Amino acid sequence: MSRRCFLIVNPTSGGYRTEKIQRVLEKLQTGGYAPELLPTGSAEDAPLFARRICAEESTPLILVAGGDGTINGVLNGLEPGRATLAVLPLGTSNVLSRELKIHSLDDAVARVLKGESRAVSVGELESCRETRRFLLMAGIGVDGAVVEGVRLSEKRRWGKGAYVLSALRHLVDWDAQDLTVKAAGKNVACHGVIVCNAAKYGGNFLLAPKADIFSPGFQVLCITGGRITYLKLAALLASGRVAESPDVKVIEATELEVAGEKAVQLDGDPCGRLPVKVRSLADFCRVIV
Ligand SMILES: Nc1ncnc2c1ncn2[C@@H]1O[C@H](COP(=O)(O)OP(=O)(O)OP(=O)(O)O)[C@@H](O)[C@H]1O
Repeated sequence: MSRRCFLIVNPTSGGYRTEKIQRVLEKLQTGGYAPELLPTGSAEDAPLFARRICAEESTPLILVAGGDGTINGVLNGLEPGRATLAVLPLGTSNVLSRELKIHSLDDAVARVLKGESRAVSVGELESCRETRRFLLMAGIGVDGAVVEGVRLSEKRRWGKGAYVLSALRHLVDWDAQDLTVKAAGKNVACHGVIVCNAAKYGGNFLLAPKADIFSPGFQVLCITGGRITYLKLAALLASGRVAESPDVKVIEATELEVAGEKAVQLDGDPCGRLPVKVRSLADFCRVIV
């Protein structure tokens, strides 16, 4: 008998093509799976689908064809400790699939058919408006403002270049205020923070070498300085040495509080403003590796 699985697809993600989904469905069926296709009609659908699936199945296998934003949406509809996620990279940046060293859509499907999975830890961010989970990172300050400032039309046209355009706008319209991070018994005043649950950032850039989705806790990068510092850090990103910079204080923590006035982004999508509390949720779900 074929094994049931669910294929949540974002038809608006950067790498989406109908033929690609057709090929995925055929490969899954040939490999002994009975996939239920669930195309999203809006950003709200991914968590709704995940909630419905978890209500129907005790240990569902959910394939997510899209980018990091859609994976984040699904993550936010899951029941803890029950689902296995598979990442089918169809997004613009595909940071999680790079973290998992998935080379292509075909590679991702081959891994589903092989069936090997590992438990992952995720982050949970609580603000006064909502509580949301993230798999990759929570970026606060410049990072949050740049994501908030990305225009959809530019993302469709320029892909990752839209983030560079937004960053340039933010450099002109600079916010010099500091924020405060309380973590691991320390209080740090700094300009921006990136709470890393995963090692990579924005694609293939190594940002937090000790952060690992397979073990609980974060590497928290607290950035001090102004515009010139961020330009220097952008240059260091290419060589994977941001965490070694004297302008970056690195804290390892499983929970933290951040106070201030700044914008927040989770896994590449905007998520309101400070203040927030963040904690690590161990073994929240499994992912196909
Ligand atoms: N049908 C839809 N219509 C509009 N937005 C959607 C739809 N489905 C999902 N979304 C939202 O679109 C946003 C971007 O999607 P997604 O992350 O899949 O693609 P991407 O932006 O191309 O890739 P990446 O995040 O890897 O750069 C996400 O926040 C997601 O929740």
